[in-house]
Amino acid sequence: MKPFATHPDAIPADLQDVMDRLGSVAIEVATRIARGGIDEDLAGLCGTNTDGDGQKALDVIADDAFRAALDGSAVRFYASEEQEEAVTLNEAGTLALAIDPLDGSSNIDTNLSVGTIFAIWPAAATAETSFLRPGSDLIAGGYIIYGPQVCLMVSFGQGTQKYVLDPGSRSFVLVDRAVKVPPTSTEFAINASNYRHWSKPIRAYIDDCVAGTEGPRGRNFNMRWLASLVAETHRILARGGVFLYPRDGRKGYEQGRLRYLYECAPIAFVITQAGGGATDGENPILGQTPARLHARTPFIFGSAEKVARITAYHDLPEQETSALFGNRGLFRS
Ligand SMILES: O=P(O)(O)OC[C@H]1O[C@](O)(COP(=O)(O)O)[C@@H](O)[C@@H]1O
Ligand SMILES: [Mg+2]
Ligand SMILES: [Mg+2]
Repeated sequence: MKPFATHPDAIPADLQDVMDRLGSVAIEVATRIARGGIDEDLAGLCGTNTDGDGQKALDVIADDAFRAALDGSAVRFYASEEQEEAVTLNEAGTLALAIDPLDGSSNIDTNLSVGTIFAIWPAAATAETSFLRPGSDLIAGGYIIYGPQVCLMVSFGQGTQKYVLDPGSRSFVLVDRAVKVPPTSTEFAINASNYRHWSKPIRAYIDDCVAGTEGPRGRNFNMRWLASLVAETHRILARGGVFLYPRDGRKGYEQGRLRYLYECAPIAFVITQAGGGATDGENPILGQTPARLHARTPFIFGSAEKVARITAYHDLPEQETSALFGNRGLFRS
């Protein structure tokens, strides 16, 4: 059975085989997640990855499965969150694929949505020159969300497509060829437990949201935090809003938490192709070039108007971001 129902022209011909391989593994991973706890413990700790993050069994299972399935495909270089170095899969391949095999792994044991994020560039002469380049060179970026519904969201540079897994036929069905991020919303997502570590512009923006009708924004907002980037992205594609994982004052968080190659670049690609915005707070994510495979970047994305507003907070003079919200007049709306 093909993992994608037939939809002429939706997937570029030169990427069809790789997408089929990714889709097939995603269906297997989804099945395994659904059976978690019956004959295996998917949340069990089983090691540490290059960044010192604890690896769960499912992190390793997913990485092994995607890597094995892409062996012998057009993927020349494979870079994974779970591997220190990029792996050469096929010397004759024309593509470079970066992957977060299992995103949101702190949620595995809670039965909340987790996912897989992938990014595809044309392969260059070496793994380094293939991956250490701007996100704007991507030819495909997307994610699979393993939730109550399994969905695959992908852009090949001409809009963002949405596929839903039909559990009956075990194939992804295209339900929207041009997903759009709603232009605005009253929801923001940030891990507010880090408030004391944030920079002044981020504190000022969140202070003004939290102040609601009594603050300069003059309206109430709602907060969400799922600790699963794919699930936050999926909500924003459905309902709008903004996600922030800024840099902060903790050791190791000088560039935030999220990794450029296999988290921020592909999510920024999907979001901007759906009409949203994606920055590091000041500059577009897709214009950046990572310095190393596992480089991190502050990441802010969502409804374009909100992302632009957060950038504007970074341009405020120091006395404005230090002011109590009641005195911050510039952003009355
Ligand atoms: O626990 P924190 O600091 O709120 O971080 C949550 C973030 O970490 C992540 O789980 C990192 O991804 P991994 O699970 O792939 O390491 C994101 O999905 C999520 O946005
Ligand atoms: Mg991740
Ligand atoms: Mg991961």
